[in-house]
Amino acid sequence: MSAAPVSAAASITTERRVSIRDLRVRYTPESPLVLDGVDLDLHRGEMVALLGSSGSGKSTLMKALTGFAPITSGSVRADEFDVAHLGRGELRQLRSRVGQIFQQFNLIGRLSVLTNVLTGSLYAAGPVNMLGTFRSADRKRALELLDRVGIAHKAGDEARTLSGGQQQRVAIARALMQSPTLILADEPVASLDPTMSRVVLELLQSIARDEQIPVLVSLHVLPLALAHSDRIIGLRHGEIVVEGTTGELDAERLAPVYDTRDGEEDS
Ligand SMILES: Nc1ncnc2c1ncn2[C@@H]1O[C@H](COP(=O)(O)OP(=O)(O)OP(=O)(O)O)[C@@H](O)[C@H]1O
Repeated sequence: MSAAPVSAAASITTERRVSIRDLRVRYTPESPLVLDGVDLDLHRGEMVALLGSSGSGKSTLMKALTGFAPITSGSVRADEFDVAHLGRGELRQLRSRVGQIFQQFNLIGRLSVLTNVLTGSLYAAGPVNMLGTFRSADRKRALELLDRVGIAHKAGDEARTLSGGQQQRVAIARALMQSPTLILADEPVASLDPTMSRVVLELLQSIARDEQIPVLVSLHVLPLALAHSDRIIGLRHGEIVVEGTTGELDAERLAPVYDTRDGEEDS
């Protein structure tokens, strides 16, 4: 996708990695629209926070980017892929380039931290390597990434013995092992205490800058979004109701995202 850098100081460029236009999603023909006319661009180097009440469509928006949610109408471009029209091979290729971080970390608990990180390389390597051993270059890279996220000293430990914050950093190292062109983090700090939440979000923001990729992160805690993202998107009933840079927004301007005056049960 296109264009030249505008903000070298902030390391955020105008180069789009994701472009969503008039996206509508419904899961079944009978069910209501979960996303209703969403337009969104994500640029290299930026961390974008997705806010919205439970059920507003945050996870669905992320799933639409990797072909896990049905695109009822509109267009979704991620990297060079037109997500609505991908064959199985292209879909696999797209998913191999998208690092995904989840609330529950999704590590294999009885395997070592290092092996968990190495599994990130399997996506790209395909079925042959899945059966074989990891290359020494991959092991070296996995150790470097563990060092980067601050837990190289845990490389040999079983993943299940780590704290939540440490496990999430393993998951981030695993995502980096994919050399991702985009990271999607779906409520990555919902299970973490406030201090560890900040550590993880700072890490994700630095990755966006250093790797020059977009990071889209869904959050439930407004102050965390304001403190640790470059831009905020507010979803309500499947529509973007607020959008702006963190410098432009505050709690009052973001109120429409959580407005319950129409009687909705928001969380
Ligand atoms: N696979 C599915 N099939 C049918 N409906 C679904 C499916 N996944 C999600 N939905 C519905 O889509 C709506 C949006 O769900 P989604 O998980 O995207 O919201 P969310 O904003 O991520 O919520 P939360 O903050 O609770 O995770 C909900 O009404 C949900 O029930």
